[in-house]
Amino acid sequence: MPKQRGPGHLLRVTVGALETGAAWVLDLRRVPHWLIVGATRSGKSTLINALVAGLAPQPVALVGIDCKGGMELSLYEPRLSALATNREQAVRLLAALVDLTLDRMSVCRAARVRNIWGLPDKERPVPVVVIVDELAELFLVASRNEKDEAQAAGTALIRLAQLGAALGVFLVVAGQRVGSDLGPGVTALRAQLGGRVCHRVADPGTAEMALGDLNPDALKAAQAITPEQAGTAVLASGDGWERARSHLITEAEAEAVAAEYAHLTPVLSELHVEAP
Ligand SMILES: Nc1ncnc2c1ncn2[C@@H]1O[C@H](COP(=O)(O)OP(=O)(O)OP(=O)(O)O)[C@@H](O)[C@H]1O
Repeated sequence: MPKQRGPGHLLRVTVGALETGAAWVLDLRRVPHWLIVGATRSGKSTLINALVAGLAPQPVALVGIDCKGGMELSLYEPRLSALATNREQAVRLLAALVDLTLDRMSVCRAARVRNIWGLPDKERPVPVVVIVDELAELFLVASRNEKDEAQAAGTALIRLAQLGAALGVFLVVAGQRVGSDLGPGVTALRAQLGGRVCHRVADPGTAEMALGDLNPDALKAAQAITPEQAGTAVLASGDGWERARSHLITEAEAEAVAAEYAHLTPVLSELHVEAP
């Protein structure tokens, strides 16, 4: 894996190769928020592994929201500044992230700058990358109480996406099935996640959600990805679309990198929400 050090590379990770052979660089400063979709065994976790492995050596905070009991993201726990493993924790963590973002807004306003990059180096708060694995676990509801939680989570995510880019809070939201059945909040959130990565998906609704609003050709290309092409994805943003394949970074490799850089984990005490 190429090394990515130095300030010029902050929040940029080479996660794979484009079909053209060029590097596939995920640059959060250019496109701050991402929606990553893919059926089971399509390569979603591998892409998140590549992203975490590339961000772990950088001076950034990583925050995990994994309501499948932490099955996916707890691997990286030593390098995470916070991890929520159920919906109740997720709602509180997201609320804390919104508060952190609003605090940063006050700091920027007081300093009369438009974003955290305008602050002097010593005063600039650490960038926070929030990784949400399995959006459906956050949004699917069975009871009234869950409905309130899902709504709160959705509202907080949209708020973070709206405010976060300028204030150094970035969202990477992954899901297997991201369809309109998850509720109206999903379409509103999708609109805020400008970067899209669509692996092979099991249902047309998910590809449509990821790419349908951007480009019909991208949608067709994503629907043509076969199960043998794990790791292959169509990526799209306002700039256009391309086919790419992630580097194969195993869970074990990503876990090892997270442990190696555990000492770089920023302490964000405001995100230490009580476990229920
Ligand atoms: N970029 C890649 N290059 C080569 N093989 C890959 C790549 N990405 C994934 N694979 C293969 O596909 C398998 C499944 O990938 P991965 O675990 O990332 O899928 P997933 O979409 O996260 O599935 P799940 O939702 O079940 O966790 C990997 O174990 C690996 O063998």
